[in-house]
Amino acid sequence: MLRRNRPNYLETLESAQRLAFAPLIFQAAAAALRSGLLKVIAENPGISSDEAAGKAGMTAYAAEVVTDMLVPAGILERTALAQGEENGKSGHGLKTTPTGDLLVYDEMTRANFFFSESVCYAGLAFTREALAEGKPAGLKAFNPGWKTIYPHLPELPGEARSAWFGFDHWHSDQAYGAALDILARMFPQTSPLTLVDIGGNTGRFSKAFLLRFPEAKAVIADLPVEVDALPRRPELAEVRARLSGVAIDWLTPDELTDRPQAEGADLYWMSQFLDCFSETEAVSILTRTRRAMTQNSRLAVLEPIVDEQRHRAAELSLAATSLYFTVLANGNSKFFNGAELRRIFAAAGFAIESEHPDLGVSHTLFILRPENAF
Ligand SMILES: C[S@@+](CC[C@H](N)C(=O)[O-])C[C@H]1O[C@@H](n2cnc3c(N)ncnc32)[C@H](O)[C@@H]1O
Repeated sequence: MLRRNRPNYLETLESAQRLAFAPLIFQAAAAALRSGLLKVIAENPGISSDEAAGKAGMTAYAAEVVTDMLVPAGILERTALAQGEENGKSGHGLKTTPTGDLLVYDEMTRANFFFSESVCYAGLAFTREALAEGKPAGLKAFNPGWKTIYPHLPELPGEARSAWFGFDHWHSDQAYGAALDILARMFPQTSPLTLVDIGGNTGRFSKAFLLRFPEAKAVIADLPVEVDALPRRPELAEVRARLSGVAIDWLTPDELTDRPQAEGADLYWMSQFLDCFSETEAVSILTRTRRAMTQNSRLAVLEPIVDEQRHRAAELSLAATSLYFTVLANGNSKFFNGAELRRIFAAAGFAIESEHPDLGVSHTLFILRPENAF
């Protein structure tokens, strides 16, 4: 029931309007970022809207309509005019708030923002359809024929492609260093290990692994489109001699065990991978992986756990990314909560050997041992 005499009613009313107009605020911020207007203001506190418009190559009208939105949105603040700008002018200057500064200077905020803008925004108009049908209905904003986003990552339009990889890489990169330190405590650095990097994508983790373990080899198991592109990636040149690929689509009945080069490895690795699948699919993938393992093999799973975060900002980012999975990626997955993921491991016949929470911003590393008979 609506009660106007509640404490802080006006603040509550403002926060509800912030939500009601969220897409408009978001697009104003996107325009200010993409045009460089926000950076101009961040670098010149107290600048007038007109002068900022000139420096960012916008009309005075465009800058005014955008900055008028960003002030009540908490991204800009009005100030006295900067020195040198007062001559004969009345009015106010502009400066960025701490939130505005994060948008301009903070890598994580920018990776998240541009992902929302370029990958998610248009497709989110189909959220209700995606929720009702369990299909990524928002993909039709890119191409009505796409069934999931993964085989089409290389075909995304330029800004969306760099935003997708920027987002994925920023979040996984933060945790890779800490995860490699843990692996280095498990395996001597000089051992001739074999790694199977499941969902290895562009080879970023495999490369870091091979540089840390100079005697190791790595096999990337991913969709054909990713595996086929590996030989053309110049950034992998340094480790190419020790890196190979194996194409697999886990949503077909294929077994990893059909691929001898992926069998009996020392270490299997899944980073930000199981969250691309429903619980049933994840159990099936893990069970098939277990069958390719020996009793001495280990599986390392790196995942952000939605209900085990230290910070509200991380929980919010993960919950939002789950909605991306629903509307744009596959229609049926989300970041798992801790109980779900541990249940999935057990159902697939794995025992948890160790858990390492709080790696990077929001990840947990699980080291798993195959438990069931071979
Ligand atoms: C979110 S990315 C994770 C990339 C990387 N492991 C990381 O940590 O950043 C998920 C990866 O799973 C792969 N993938 C998605 N669906 C797949 C499927 N059905 N079969 C095989 N690989 C799949 C994608 O191609 C992509 O490389």
